[in-house]
Amino acid sequence: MNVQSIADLGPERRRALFERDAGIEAVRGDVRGIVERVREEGDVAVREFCREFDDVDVGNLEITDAAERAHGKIDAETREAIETAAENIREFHERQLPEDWREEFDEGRELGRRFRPIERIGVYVPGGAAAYPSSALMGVIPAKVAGVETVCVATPPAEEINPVTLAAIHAAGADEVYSVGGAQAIGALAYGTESVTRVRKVVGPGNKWVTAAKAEIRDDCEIDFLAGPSEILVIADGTASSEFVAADLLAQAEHDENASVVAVVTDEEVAKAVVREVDERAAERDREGTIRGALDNDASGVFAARSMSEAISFAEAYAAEHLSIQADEDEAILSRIDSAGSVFLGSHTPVAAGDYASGTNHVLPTNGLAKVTGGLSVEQFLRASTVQRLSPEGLDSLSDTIDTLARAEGLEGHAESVAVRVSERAETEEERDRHRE
Ligand SMILES: NC(=O)c1ccc[n+]([C@@H]2O[C@H](COP(=O)([O-])OP(=O)(O)OC[C@H]3O[C@@H](n4cnc5c(N)ncnc54)[C@H](O)[C@@H]3O)[C@@H](O)[C@H]2O)c1
Ligand SMILES: N[C@H](CO)Cc1c[nH]c[nH+]1
Ligand SMILES: [Zn+2]
Repeated sequence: MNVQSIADLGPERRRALFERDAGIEAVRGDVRGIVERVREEGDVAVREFCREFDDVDVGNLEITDAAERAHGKIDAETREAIETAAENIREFHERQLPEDWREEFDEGRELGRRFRPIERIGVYVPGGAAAYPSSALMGVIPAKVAGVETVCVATPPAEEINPVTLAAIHAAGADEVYSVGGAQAIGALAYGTESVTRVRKVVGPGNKWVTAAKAEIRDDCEIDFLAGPSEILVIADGTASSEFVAADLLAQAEHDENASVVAVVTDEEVAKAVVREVDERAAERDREGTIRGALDNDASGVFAARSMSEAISFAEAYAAEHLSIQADEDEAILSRIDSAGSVFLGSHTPVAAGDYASGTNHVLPTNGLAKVTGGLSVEQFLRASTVQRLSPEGLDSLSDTIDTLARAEGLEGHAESVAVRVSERAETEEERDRHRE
């Protein structure tokens, strides 16, 4: 890794950074085949892909009881850590619950919104290169806070599935748990199989195969958004600790060789120190291979910015999953950035805090999707209906507007559905007046 100047970036490198896809497009064709076979052949295909990609002969696909048993067996310290994280996540997500409301806007024109949970949700909990009990908490807890009746979790099979993942799935409140991972899991949740009842919406993060599968099913089954291989962008100035910046880059790099990690630094010496620190520390890590893969990725790098404005423009164009600001005036910098999945301010706020325990959701948009969406939230599990009631006076006051617009659209029936009410009311009033005379 070297420090590169933003000013020197050519068009190809810019494309790799700002139109990154984490290898997802390249696997779309294979994933389409997997999803189609699961849709057509159900459990038979699921079992075959579990053998092919996870090297496991899965017996019962449903493992709900095993998750409950695992929760009883893990050590007390781990159970307590799950509980602490779960409480913080629950508390933060309860704040997001919207209330139904109705209000009279003008006399006789009452409008409102009501929120109802989606009935059946599928949560993908990853678990290939690493174990992800934290993703179980992040996916299931907001669904339960929203009031979803049935939350089904799918997580990759293994000779022995990580007991902490199973325990977290249970602790979070999942109702059904299935031992299937990758694209085949997404297909099974979206279309159903003999063992898995289809869900209305699939949420959760995953690697390039999982993410490509979510893109594949989205015409037939709702999804949250594409939450693929992890990303971080750190904005740092001369006050930043190169050790902290490097530690945050390495943390996200260890997820996946397709992860993207970027630092944009306004101080040349700090930038060089970050590169040195990353190189040295990477060599000490168990997951060095994965980390090096992520660092060498064309969407990763340490970049020198000539000014904070240049760093900010870069961050806005990059629209990272995680944005860490380790600089003086961090609030002022943040006020100039709109596109980021989750923001971490100050040198004592590592991204790992949000990954596990501070309470915000770590299921976040990648590949620039922070331009159009935020992360997983309670609202993602709700549908909002609008409600209205007009009084006769309320309808009267709107009737000319509706009539004009309906006739402009050539939709006479719409106009008549108003006119019939207005004229009936006028007739009733005339009648009443005649009786009075
Ligand atoms: N964006 C987010 O919100 C977020 C949050 C947490 C984790 N993540 C990401 O989730 C991912 C987790 O990845 P993981 O691999 O550890 O677990 P995973 O569960 O996402 O993927 C494992 C599955 O990949 C499938 N697979 C493996 N090789 C395959 C192949 N050659 N062809 C087809 N399918 C294959 C297997 O079926 C396996 O079950 C990482 O990329 C991590 O960065 C993202
Ligand atoms: N950084 C991941 C989101 O990109 C979330 C995670 C889970 N465990 C550790 N980290
Ligand atoms: Zn992480």
